[in-house]
Amino acid sequence: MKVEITPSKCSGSVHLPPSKSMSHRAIICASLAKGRSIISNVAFSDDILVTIAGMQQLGAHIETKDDQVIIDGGIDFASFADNQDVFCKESGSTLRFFIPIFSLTNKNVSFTGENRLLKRPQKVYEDLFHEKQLHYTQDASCIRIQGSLQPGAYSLAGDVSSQFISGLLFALPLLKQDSTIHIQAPYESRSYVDLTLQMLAHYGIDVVYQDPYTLYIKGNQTYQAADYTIEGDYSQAGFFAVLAAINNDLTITGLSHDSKQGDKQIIDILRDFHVDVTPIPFGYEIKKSQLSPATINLENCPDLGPILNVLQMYTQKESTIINAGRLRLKESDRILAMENELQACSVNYSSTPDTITIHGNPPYEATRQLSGHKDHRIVMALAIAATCMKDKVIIDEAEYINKSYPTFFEDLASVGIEVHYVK
Ligand SMILES: O=C(O)C1=C[C@@H](OP(=O)(O)O)[C@@H](O)[C@H](O)C1
Ligand SMILES: C=C(OP(=O)(O)O)C(=O)O
Repeated sequence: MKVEITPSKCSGSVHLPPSKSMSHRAIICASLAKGRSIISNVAFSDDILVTIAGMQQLGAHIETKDDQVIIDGGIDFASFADNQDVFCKESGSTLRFFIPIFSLTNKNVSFTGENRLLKRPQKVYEDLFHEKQLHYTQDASCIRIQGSLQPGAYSLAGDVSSQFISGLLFALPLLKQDSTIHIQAPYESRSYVDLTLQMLAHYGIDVVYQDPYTLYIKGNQTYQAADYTIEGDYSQAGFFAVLAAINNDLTITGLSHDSKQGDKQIIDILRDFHVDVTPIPFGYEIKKSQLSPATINLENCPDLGPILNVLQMYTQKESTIINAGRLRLKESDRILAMENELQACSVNYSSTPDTITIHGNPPYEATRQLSGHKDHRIVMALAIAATCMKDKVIIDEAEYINKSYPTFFEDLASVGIEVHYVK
């Protein structure tokens, strides 16, 4: 699918979709809890659909009704049939959360996916499984495991993906004895581990930090069924917040001011760039502002990377993002993807393995067509950048928004941006 964006002014208000990260976690915890849990305010993006399907395959009874997921959970791991394939599409969270959980079946399980999923780093689990003498092999099309994780001391790298830590945290409380997870510094995306701890606590699971790099997980715990309403998604808020800052005033709603989402940092980053942001109940009013450059630390908010490049390019003078290296390990190499597309629009963009520097000098003359690099966050970031260019821009592979935000273009059109689907 191709989408054409005509430069146009936004106005009004947009209600953000529910958090994808919180939805994955709530669906998994409720599935592991015996009894009925109702998760409300869920959006059925591709990633969430594969997490639901996987937990059904594991034995949870799950139905969906409007924006609710009704889960009759409690898993009998022993009754899982041997030699099943679990399809994770392109969701890194699903794959990395599932591997430790499905290991508890003690059966041969294969995990498959699409596009770049199996090319993203999985070696942390491979090493860990081998260290514990469990079967783990990977080829181009699947990861195969066999053997249950055992309680004990785990130590893993903190700068590849926090999803490995979260995955272990879902499974280890179900083992007979206590465990610890030591995270080797630097510990990035810690904010996402905090989201996992928040959801585990809601479902009756106790995990504590022994020290800033060591998590202590009591064994023999049981997940308790509980209802949960998913709060709005600050990663997706980033796109509309930056749109407001560069294009025209907008109100964004559906967000919790008390959120633990790391991407809530978008609010502080905008203020660092001198954007006028006013909190209102469940949201913010954001005004188009004279932008001023600042340094951005992406350590706890990697998913904001591509849209922050758009903020940088519309800021006169130079700004730098640091701790950006993990952007290269996502659905695309997000630094390379943005570098290619923005340079094609004459943006002065340079990068190192771990940093991005942009010297903004708007307005920009876009090339006619930009590539979405099969990556939802690249498609959405380019669409926002295109709203303030001199000419119309076509973005290809736009259907990849379905990974996290299927209604993105409808929401963009609802605030006045001219969006056309091109055959
Ligand atoms: O746990 C999560 O929900 C996520 C963790 C982050 O990944 P890393 O920990 O690999 O940075 C983030 O990029 C991803 O979109 C969602
Ligand atoms: C990287 C992302 O998700 P995941 O790691 O779950 O594929 C994302 O949503 O940008």
